[in-house]
Amino acid sequence: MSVTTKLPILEVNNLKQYFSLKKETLLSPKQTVKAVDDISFKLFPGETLSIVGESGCGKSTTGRSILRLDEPTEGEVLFNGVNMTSLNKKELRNMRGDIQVIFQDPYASLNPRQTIRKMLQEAMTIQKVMPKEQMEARLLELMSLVGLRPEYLERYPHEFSGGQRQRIGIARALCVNPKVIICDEAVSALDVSIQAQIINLLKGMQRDLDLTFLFISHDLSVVRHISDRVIVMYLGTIVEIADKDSLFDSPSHPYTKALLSAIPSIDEQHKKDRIILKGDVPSPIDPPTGCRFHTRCPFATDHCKKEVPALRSLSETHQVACHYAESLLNGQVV
Ligand SMILES: Nc1ncnc2c1ncn2[C@@H]1O[C@H](COP(=O)(O)OP(=O)(O)OP(=O)(O)O)[C@@H](O)[C@H]1O
Repeated sequence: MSVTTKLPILEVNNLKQYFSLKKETLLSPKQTVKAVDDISFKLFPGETLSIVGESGCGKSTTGRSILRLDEPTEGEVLFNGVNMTSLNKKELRNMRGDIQVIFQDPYASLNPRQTIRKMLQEAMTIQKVMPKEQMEARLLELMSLVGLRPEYLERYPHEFSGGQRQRIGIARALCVNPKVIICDEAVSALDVSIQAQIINLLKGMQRDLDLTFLFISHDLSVVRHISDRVIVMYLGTIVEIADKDSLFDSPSHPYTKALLSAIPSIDEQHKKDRIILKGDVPSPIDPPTGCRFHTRCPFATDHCKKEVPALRSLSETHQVACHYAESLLNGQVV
């Protein structure tokens, strides 16, 4: 799919999400977690854009900030050109119908005391999706869309398996006719075979209902399967954005290369090629200066310690934020 000819459905500009940990006193300075620190990207209609990166790099916070479940510290999120960050509560509630979220643990987000019917009816009523008389037909349609039997409408969440609960989570997201779905580790808790079923369900829905996905996952095998484009995050920043094939076939950022080399493989050569990064991910409370990855990067120079690398285009569909990658492109030594 060519994404460059379309206008974005969602645009994230210079988004920051800082969490204050404690009040400042004379003895203890205020601590701030820079969970997401100045990220920008575009999501185009009909695509699946994934966000990958190790635990704690800011993937979920990005999703939550887009939805304003956590109020962004700075930056803007445009949905079809409308700035969501400046909407009042009512306007935001109306727009939430357009952007839905599916979480990792569907059980935690389902009310254990509500039947599936009640839960879906309530969601449709809040968003004023349709008159009551039309709801019954829509409920049956939704159950069919997500591959569940109509009689399951009368059941409670605890009566379902993990995969079935995720189907219910998907039905709940779909019932308000969204345009964008943020899938936050939506298949991570499921067995591999059930994962495949849910991914196929999502792909089919995308095709049939013209949906756009922001797919948050730490699982690169799943991301490779489902994505059109991929964003790689490290310590609250974007280090690489590329179409799926470029990212997996010719990753440019040393961090992306290390991440990809860690995908389990039965290939002996691949096992030997594994790149082991030195040290741990630094704290987002006091992230490294310059390039945040420099403390673990095998190619880091003094320049990397001082200057934050900007995202530069390697091609129309591939951008990287790395002084070393840029120097290779320019045929220079940093
Ligand atoms: N409400 C909060 N208050 C303080 N710190 C937070 C809050 N939410 C997230 N963080 C911190 O922000 C950073 C990014 O967290 P986030 O959950 O977005 O990462 P992630 O990439 O989604 O990782 P995971 O897959 O483990 O959830 C982490 O250091 C996390 O501890």
